[in-house]
Amino acid sequence: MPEPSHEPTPEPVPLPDALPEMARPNHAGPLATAQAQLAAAVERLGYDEGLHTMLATPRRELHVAIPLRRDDGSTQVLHGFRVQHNITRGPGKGGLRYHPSVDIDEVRALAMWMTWKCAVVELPYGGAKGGVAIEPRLYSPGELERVTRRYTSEIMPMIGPERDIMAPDVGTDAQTMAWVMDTYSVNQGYTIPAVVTGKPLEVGGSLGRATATSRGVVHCARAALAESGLDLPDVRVAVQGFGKVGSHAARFFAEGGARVEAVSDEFGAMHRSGGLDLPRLLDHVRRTGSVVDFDGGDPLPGDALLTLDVDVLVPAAVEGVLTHENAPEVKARWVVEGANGPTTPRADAILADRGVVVVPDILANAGGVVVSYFEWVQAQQAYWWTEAEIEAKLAERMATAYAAVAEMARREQVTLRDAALLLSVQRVATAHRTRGLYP
Ligand SMILES: NC(=O)c1ccc[n+]([C@@H]2O[C@H](COP(=O)([O-])OP(=O)(O)OC[C@H]3O[C@@H](n4cnc5c(N)ncnc54)[C@H](O)[C@@H]3O)[C@@H](O)[C@H]2O)c1
Repeated sequence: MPEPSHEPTPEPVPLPDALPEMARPNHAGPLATAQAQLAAAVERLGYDEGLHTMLATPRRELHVAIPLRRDDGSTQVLHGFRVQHNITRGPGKGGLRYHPSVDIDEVRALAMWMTWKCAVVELPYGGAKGGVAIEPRLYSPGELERVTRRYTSEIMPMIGPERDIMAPDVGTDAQTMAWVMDTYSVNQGYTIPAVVTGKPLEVGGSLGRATATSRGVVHCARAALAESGLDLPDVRVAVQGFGKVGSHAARFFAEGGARVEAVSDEFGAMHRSGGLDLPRLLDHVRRTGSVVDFDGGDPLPGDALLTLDVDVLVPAAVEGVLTHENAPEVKARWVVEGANGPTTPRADAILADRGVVVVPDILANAGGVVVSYFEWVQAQQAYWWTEAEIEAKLAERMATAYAAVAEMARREQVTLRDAALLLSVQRVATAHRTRGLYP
């Protein structure tokens, strides 16, 4: 995965003097971006320094050492983190990331973004995130199971279906969640599926979870297009990233009648005017592991996909791909962020100036956490819904959230990103004020 590109916001609002050490970014990176975004929202909302500091400071965090017995008999000590940024609206909710770049600042930023994401789609959750600094591809399944179980056991006091609920993220998957669920359950003495979401169906996962983020992306694209009187059959689409989010999103766009003219993965990109044949492409990727060498299109060089002449661009790969360097060349009129943080703050300002509508990550890719919430509700009730019920409820949630954000954008004359942040910060601040301060 390439190093994410983080640039300073165009005119950062100063952080409060009273901000404690645990909320101060140690380096330029995601936490600096997250704090700058919050500061700008707080300034617009006119909140005082005390409330700003509360919103900016993680509620709880844990740094744990994870001694691992390697398959060769040696011992290695890994480092893991769990941060609950905010638990005012409900239990913490957020993924578990296994990646070498994981550090406490990254986890703090991702936890804060989860707070805003859950608030924007009105889930009864706060925001949390976990991570282990590890390159999972260099470890055997047995080693990854031992890391996961020891990490879970170390952070056990913090998690639980009413406290903090984990989900897969970069480098983890449904199997990882099954290990977390099992470790937690064995220690409590009974089976507790609701401690994690994104788990396999056979241990209490939800139908529709695997495709939920992609469906949410397409619902948001549809809602954005509808504001200009357009629908999917009117547009050409390019999707960067052909993994869990991008591949299903491309399929749903095509099924809805859009022409998906380009897709890419880390190995290359394929293009076809008039639209790629998605079922054949998906079959090719299943067989070969990549979109490269697909015989139904032509290869595209480098990052040309991002500046292709299409109507809708869906970055669904990694952070920081739309920068001040390529933003002036983007030809799409809509950017729908499947990935987290694909647009740098400077690129965002350029796209806004050029009239490109950016549907921000905390709204556009929230479908995953919405169906995670449905999974948690089903597990708590021990009663599982049909796929059709889940899809209908997801569509309704996404439409409501999009409408609320668009309304805020119109009222405040700001971008959808600023509006999504204003709306979610306001919801969390209102919850703080309504609950009051104990003691
Ligand atoms: N999976 C979810 O439910 C979910 C939910 C919300 C947000 N996200 C975000 O969506 C993004 C993608 O997640 P995912 O779960 O699909 O991951 P994934 O690992 O399944 O897929 C990532 C894809 O991006 C490709 N890729 C990597 N670097 C690339 C590059 N430089 N250019 C083009 N393609 C590249 C990979 O080859 C792969 O096809 C991440 O930012 C993630 O945080 C995922």
